[in-house]
Amino acid sequence: MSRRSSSAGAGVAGDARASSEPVAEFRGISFRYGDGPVVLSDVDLEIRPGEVLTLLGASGCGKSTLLKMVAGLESPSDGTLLFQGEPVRGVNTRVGYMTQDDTLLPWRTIRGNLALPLRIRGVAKAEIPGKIEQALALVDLGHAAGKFPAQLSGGMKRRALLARSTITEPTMVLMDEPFAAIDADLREALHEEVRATTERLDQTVLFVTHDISEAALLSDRVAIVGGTPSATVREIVEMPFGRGRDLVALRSSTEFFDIQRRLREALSAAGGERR
Ligand SMILES: Nc1ncnc2c1ncn2[C@@H]1O[C@H](COP(=O)(O)OP(=O)(O)OP(=O)(O)O)[C@@H](O)[C@H]1O
Repeated sequence: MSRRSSSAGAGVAGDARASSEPVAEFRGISFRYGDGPVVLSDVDLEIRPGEVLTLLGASGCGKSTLLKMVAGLESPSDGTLLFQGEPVRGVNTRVGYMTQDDTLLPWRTIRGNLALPLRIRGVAKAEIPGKIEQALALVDLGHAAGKFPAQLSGGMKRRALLARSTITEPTMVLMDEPFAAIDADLREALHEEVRATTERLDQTVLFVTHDISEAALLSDRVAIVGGTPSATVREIVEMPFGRGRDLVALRSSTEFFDIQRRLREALSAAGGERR
């Protein structure tokens, strides 16, 4: 699969690696929706530059809520959430967001869809075509620039969404179960795409899933979220696979089997479904 050279992402890589300060930091965070029950309590977590950190936990434990706080769409009820050392106030424009929903605008071509976030951020008109070309090349979609979303397969749409969430070179990409609605074969291919793309860009990623194998394959570290009556980060497990990992070989390796068992045990110790 053709990809752009790693030097093309050097600006991001430089930013991400220049500092070892956490990109985001949850300090003693608690959260409840309105007058509802406390969903999350005493969450302490750092997301380091250039890492893929996955929140792994049972359905309803509060993973998406943690992402929404980083995006500035929800505010902590208690505690402090820092992004690049500053408290998050209002919508965080330094993040890209990718969910399982198809949020491509159907009346715009893929090129038009990718231009939108650049225009919103005031990128000079002359720079936009080059940035789009680069972002599409990275996910091997250069040939689809002029197509409309309806003309793309499910996997191509996912890749277009991946390109859109990284095109503005956000400080962090938030991915909320981006492949949950995708069939297994395609999901495997997209895992490779995500890992390769984020490594090339040295992109910091906060990923959410309840799929143990997905967490093991994609992550540098996995934060186990769970507990009752309110959830917290119970444990952080380092993935031993490093950069440039071969996901195909990994899937059939003993190490992969072992780390999945480790995650399963950690998840089970954190408690099962909350609802
Ligand atoms: N807007 C809302 N108002 C009230 N309660 C909410 C709201 N959004 C989520 N909740 C509740 O907060 C809790 C945490 O939800 P959240 O979506 O963060 O969990 P999750 O771990 O991401 O779940 P899933 O894996 O099923 O997506 C759940 O009990 C959910 O029902």
